[in-house]
Amino acid sequence: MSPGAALVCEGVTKTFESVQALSDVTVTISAPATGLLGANGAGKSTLMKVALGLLAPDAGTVRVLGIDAATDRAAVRRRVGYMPEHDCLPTDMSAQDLCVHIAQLRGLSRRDARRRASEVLFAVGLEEERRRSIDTYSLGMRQRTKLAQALVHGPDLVVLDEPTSGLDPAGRREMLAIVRRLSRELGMAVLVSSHLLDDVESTCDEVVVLSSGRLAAQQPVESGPRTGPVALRVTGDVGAFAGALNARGVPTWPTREGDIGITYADDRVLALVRDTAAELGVGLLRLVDEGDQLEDAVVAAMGEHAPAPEVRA
Ligand SMILES: Nc1ncnc2c1ncn2[C@@H]1O[C@H](COP(=O)(O)OP(=O)(O)OP(=O)(O)O)[C@@H](O)[C@H]1O
Repeated sequence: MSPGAALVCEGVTKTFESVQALSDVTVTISAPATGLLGANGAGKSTLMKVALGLLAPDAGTVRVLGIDAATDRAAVRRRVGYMPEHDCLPTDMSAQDLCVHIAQLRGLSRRDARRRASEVLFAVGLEEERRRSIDTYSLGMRQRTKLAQALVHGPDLVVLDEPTSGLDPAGRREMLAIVRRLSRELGMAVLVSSHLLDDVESTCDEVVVLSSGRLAAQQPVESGPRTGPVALRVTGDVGAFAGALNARGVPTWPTREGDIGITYADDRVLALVRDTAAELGVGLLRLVDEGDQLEDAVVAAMGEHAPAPEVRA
């Protein structure tokens, strides 16, 4: 096994009745933060559940932090935190009580559990509301509660299944910022699934792409400076914004998707874009590197949004 690998899968196959959810997946995940990317039904949740020992594979082996997930689930629970995709929270408890309860289940004393619960709920931005019943929470607050319970016992690896699912743009940004901090500031290994490359690029060091249950690509996320053609998507008066950029010496052109194309030569251009947007009250929604090799590779690997293949008629 690779030293320090968060997850090592060899030949992992999982079939549900007539659907082959995972087909002979062999992959080693050892980056500080890894994004598991794939279309709906590509097998992301199934791979995570197999890694956590929640589902037994039909074939193949899985080691998570060096632990055999199939035979030592208690050790996996102690060292790994899991944020499931779907709502699974008890509605008649507060986030504080839930986190204390879960921390105790994972081996912490009551005193440590209460201290950790307060810390993680503060870290995810639920300090004020932590004593309220979960049934009064918004979707964003529920997502943050799910994240807090995954972190409360201080895991070495945290597995997050679609943490931005259903969130509005502000909630999504906040969630991504928290996810980024887990690996970059708190030193936890992170495995996060998404069907959005933007989410993975902004939080991860590596991307693993699943397509129809198969490993389709594994690529580093480059964080170096970008140059070349870039597409901007903005709110407000797009024409006035493009005109103002032109007047400041930044040539623009309309892209096929209706965005504003510019050439990004250096940070001066980005500063001009930012200042111009602020002056005109225009919101910057998206800045996409048009020559993005990662995006090209991921789009090619994801292929058609094909569902998992049927194995029986
Ligand atoms: N318990 C189950 N019973 C039957 N089929 C299942 C079960 N769990 C998953 N599947 C099927 O296995 C395939 C992979 O599902 P999985 O949930 O792993 O995909 P995913 O990439 O996480 O998708 P999504 O982004 O929609 O959550 C899908 O076709 C799904 O319908």
